[in-house]
Amino acid sequence: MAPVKKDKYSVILPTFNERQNLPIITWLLNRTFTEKRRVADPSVPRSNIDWELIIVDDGSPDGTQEVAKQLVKVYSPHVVLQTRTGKLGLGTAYVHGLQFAKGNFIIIMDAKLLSTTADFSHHPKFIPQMIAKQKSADYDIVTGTRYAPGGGVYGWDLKRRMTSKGANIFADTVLRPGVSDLTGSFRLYKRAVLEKLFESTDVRGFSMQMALAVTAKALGYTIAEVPISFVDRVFGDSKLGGEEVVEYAKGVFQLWART
Ligand SMILES: Nc1nc2c(ncn2[C@@H]2O[C@H](COP(=O)(O)OP(=O)(O)O[C@H]3O[C@H](CO)[C@@H](O)[C@H](O)[C@@H]3O)[C@@H](O)[C@H]2O)c(=O)[nH]1
Repeated sequence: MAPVKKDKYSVILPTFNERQNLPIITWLLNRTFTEKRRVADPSVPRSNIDWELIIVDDGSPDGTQEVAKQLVKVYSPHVVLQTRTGKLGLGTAYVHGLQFAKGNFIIIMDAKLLSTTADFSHHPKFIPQMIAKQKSADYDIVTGTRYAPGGGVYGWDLKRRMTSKGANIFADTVLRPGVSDLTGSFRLYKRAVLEKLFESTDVRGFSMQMALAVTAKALGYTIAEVPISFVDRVFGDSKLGGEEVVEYAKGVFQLWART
């Protein structure tokens, strides 16, 4: 009998000015994947999960790369740094990171920290639940959702809350994809599925998360959801502006026209 190939999880983490956030998120990821004790979901032993973190930094002027180089040494061989010159955007950073990933599962997430209590927008503590969910019915994608029962958003002002919720309601009304958090970017993908999705859509801007989910549905991939509590960042700024909102609206209509 052929030996069963062990799963490997590659976390792709795009960074731009995340010097303060990076060490803590790396520490939490290491703990999530390697800690002996079982927590959160007892069906997921965390002690024997093969993992790597691929940091894709776009020449952050705040010294993120110097911090990342130290992390590469400390967490060897689990942490890899890939750099690009100049800020080339979140979407192309995922595509770039995927080229270096060795895992058969890919997790994409943001590096955003709330406070010294280490409460993240995308907290690694949800990863074991995402893995368990994927395994429960061999789902192609598991997406963290802020907008299903059990999920939530904390720390956003009314304007940002309405922008995010409004973006989701708008896309849901036009596209009917059956995914409650279309703009969320904390997701686990089967590697082959993510490769296929990158081939199938050229959207790389703010509407990329939505385009990936809608395209996945159109291609017949299965998507499950895990509720996450999303806590706003304290260190660093969101790069979301008016331009991204307009681009998103255009993206919804382009997808509508195609599907
Ligand atoms: N390498 C690289 N990383 C980037 C770039 N821009 C942002 N990042 C990194 O990408 C992550 C998210 O960036 P934010 O600027 O904090 O994102 P946001 O505007 O709040 O948008 C996030 O949330 C949206 C939903 O609320 C998502 O739709 C969006 O994809 C993203 O995850 C962070 O880890 C940040 O450092 C870039 O040009 N290059």
